[in-house]
Amino acid sequence: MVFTFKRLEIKDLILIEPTLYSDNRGFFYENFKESDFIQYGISDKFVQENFSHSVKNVIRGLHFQKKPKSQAKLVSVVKGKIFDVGVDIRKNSSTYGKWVGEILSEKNHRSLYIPEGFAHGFCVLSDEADVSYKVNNEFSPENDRGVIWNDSKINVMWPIEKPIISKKDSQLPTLDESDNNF
Ligand SMILES: Cc1cn([C@H]2C[C@H](O)[C@@H](COP(=O)(O)OP(=O)(O)O[C@H]3O[C@@H](C)C(=O)[C@@H](O)[C@H]3O)O2)c(=O)[nH]c1=O
Repeated sequence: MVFTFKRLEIKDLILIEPTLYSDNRGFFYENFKESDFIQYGISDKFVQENFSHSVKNVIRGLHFQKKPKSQAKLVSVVKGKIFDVGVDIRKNSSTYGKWVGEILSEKNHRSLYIPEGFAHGFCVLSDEADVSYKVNNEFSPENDRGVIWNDSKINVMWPIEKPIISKKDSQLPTLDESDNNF
């Protein structure tokens, strides 16, 4: 196994650290390997890969797709540094409404696995950040949903002061108001 898998405070969220091979050219690592992930219990079939570029203080989120097009996500950072957040939106979960955040960066090479039933978002801590993530269901605009980034019940402690947010994200409902069916 070339990865270290660590279950976080909400145990379905998993932080993954690859093995780095460094030499005088630079370094190499495997970012995802189906067989190792399956061995650890992550068996989603990833069918789409997304890439976004953002500037410092951007918040994207908190996003999810409704059933039957819900998405598990495997998030990595190619350039820069982000605070990546998963929020449990499974109504019958003991950790419903709770969140976990982790730093992902071009330096720590970590990925965060976010299963279906979670909303996802991140804020950018570096001047710029390039984020790449695989999903196990294709984009479905009619099932695209979100929860407002500053929902007072969820209370994500975003480590930035003046967030830059899209018009769409600034109009998202609270978790209580959202039509989430997890
Ligand atoms: C997410 C997505 C968006 N789009 C289009 C729709 C829109 O015109 C444009 C920008 O979309 P958004 O503003 O929703 O992009 P963004 O705010 O970056 O949305 C993403 O945020 C992070 C936090 C996630 O977890 C993702 O699942 C996704 O929701 O890209 C696609 O064509 N395919 C996709 O898979």
